[in-house]
Amino acid sequence: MKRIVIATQNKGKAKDFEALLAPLGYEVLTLLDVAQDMDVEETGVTFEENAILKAEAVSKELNIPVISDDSGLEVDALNGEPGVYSARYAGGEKSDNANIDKVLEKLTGVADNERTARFRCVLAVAAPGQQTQTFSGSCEGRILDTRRGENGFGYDPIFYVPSLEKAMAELLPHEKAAISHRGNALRELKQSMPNWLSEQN
Ligand SMILES: O=c1[nH]c(=O)c2ncn([C@@H]3O[C@H](COP(=O)(O)OP(=O)(O)OP(=O)(O)O)[C@@H](O)[C@H]3O)c2[nH]1
Ligand SMILES: [Mg+2]
Repeated sequence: MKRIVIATQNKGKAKDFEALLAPLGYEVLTLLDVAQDMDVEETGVTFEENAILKAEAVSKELNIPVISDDSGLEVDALNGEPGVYSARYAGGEKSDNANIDKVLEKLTGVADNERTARFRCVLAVAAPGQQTQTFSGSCEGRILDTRRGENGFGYDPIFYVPSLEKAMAELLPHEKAAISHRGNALRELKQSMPNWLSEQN
């Protein structure tokens, strides 16, 4: 089986990438498998900057090609928050539950049709001696007022996907892969660099 390293510490992202890449014959490895102690500081103010920081640091350290993922939720009624700060929106230790509570609290009293939001994902592809490239994807939806579903990670339980009439966390992994920001970004990558994935081993 071919292997690909995703420069992430996030197990939820790893599962998303497995759903996307296993059908193409890849085993997905993450920093949790290959470089447990590598935690790249995300000092950028855009998804793109942070994705490039993570991919280049890890590719340089391990001397191999990697893909990184910087992503987050933008809620229109909150002027695009939590945005690039999605992972630690509630402050302190990373907590999906606390982050969801904060979004729900801030949206108290906001009507359904004003709860529009999107997930964004930027993937950066870095390889030794090559120019880093980025690809982006998004997924439009609405913020629910209570949690629904047990799958996925992050804000998935409160993100409603109108086209499927389900919360993201109610989707099976392959269903999320078909419509998600991460899936859309990976499809962009595949389209622009059709040989890159097949050259990995
Ligand atoms: O419900 C969700 N479904 C998703 O599909 C999704 N994708 C991103 N997010 C949120 O955005 C943060 C990323 O921040 P982020 O890109 O810095 O990643 P991270 O810090 O979790 O891991 P790493 O890849 O940096 O190691 C995550 O923690 C989540 O809160 C998502 N939430
Ligand atoms: Mg991060």
